Amino acid sequence: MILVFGQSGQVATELQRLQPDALFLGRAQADLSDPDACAAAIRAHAPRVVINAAAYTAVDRAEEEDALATTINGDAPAAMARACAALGIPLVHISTDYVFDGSGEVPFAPDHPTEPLGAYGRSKLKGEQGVRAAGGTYAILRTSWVFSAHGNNFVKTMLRLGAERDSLTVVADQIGGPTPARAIGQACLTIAQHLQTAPEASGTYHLSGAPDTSWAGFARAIMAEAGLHCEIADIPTLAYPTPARRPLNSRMDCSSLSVFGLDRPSWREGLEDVLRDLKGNS
Ligand SMILES: NC(=O)C1=CN([C@@H]2O[C@H](COP(=O)(O)OP(=O)(O)OC[C@H]3O[C@@H](n4cnc5c(N)ncnc54)[C@H](OP(=O)(O)O)[C@@H]3O)[C@@H](O)[C@H]2O)C=CC1
Ligand SMILES: Cc1cn([C@H]2C[C@H](O)[C@@H](COP(=O)(O)OP(=O)(O)O[C@H]3O[C@@H](C)C(=O)[C@@H](O)[C@H]3O)O2)c(=O)[nH]c1=O
Ligand SMILES: [Mg+2]
Repeated sequence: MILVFGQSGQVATELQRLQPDALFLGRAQADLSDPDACAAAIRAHAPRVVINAAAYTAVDRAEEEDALATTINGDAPAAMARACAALGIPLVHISTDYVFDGSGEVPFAPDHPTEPLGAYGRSKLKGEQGVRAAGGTYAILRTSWVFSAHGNNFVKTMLRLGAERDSLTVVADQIGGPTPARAIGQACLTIAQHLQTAPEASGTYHLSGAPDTSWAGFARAIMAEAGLHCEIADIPTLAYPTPARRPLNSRMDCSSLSVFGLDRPSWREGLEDVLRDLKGNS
């Protein structure tokens, strides 16, 4: 049995579509603000593999809730990893481009030094360190700019604003890869399968949608694909002040994913799928 932490999130929802017979623990079954309870849940269910798709993802709010974000994103994954190591089962854990400082224009390799700019990135980095330190079989899968038909994400924000407004200003100097949640779910399952027979593949991997673009470029593609007539004007990050600093360079080198036979997904195809999903539901 596959045990998944997360139920209502973007990646967890896609995992439920892909693998309905997995066991999904929502907040009511396992609250990540109680790391010991997460470890106990793993011991109680004795799965063959664990995927952690739950996290504190409110980037700006994390600046004010640093301690809670650190428990959920840092301490809970560490406790999960120790429980998995003790049982000899693999853990697939999802992390983020926000562990990097965003300098330069070269895609970050998985072993590039980390230096988060904000509380969310620091909390996720602590989780990565805890997972590695547990000494078990694991994959840390860093992804970026996740979107889907469910939950809160940039695509849904743009569709809402695009229907209300004739024009929007969007930052054009943050560059990265928008990633369909479904592709992340698929990758988690492939990696989980692989680690059960090849624990030597343990390590840190990158998965982001291709090609790299800016948030403004992504916004224009969303408007065009949805048939919304909303002009997108490029602005610099400086003109869009937020509580948390965000990396300018979120490009990630995903080449080592080939170990699992995986490649960067197309965000355009993912966007078409999501718009189709949303239409079907309305
Ligand atoms: N969203 C993004 O753009 C990116 C996300 N990531 C990472 O990808 C992973 C999946 O993210 P995504 O699917 O977008 O997340 P979402 O923001 O869509 O969902 C987060 C999930 O975590 C759950 N959760 C939050 N706090 C707790 C808690 N205390 N106890 C139990 N569950 C909790 C939420 O449950 P509830 O609904 O009950 O609040 C929700 O199901 C995370 O590790 C995230 O850090 C990486 C890069 C980009
Ligand atoms: C709504 C809006 C946003 N923006 C900017 C703000 C920000 O720089 C960018 C994206 O906005 P978001 O609020 O979606 O960004 P954010 O919540 O920071 O997204 C991040 O979430 C976490 C969980 C991650 O791990 C990251 O990979 C990344 O996806 O767009 C505009 O410029 N104009 C707008 O009208
Ligand atoms: Mg957000």
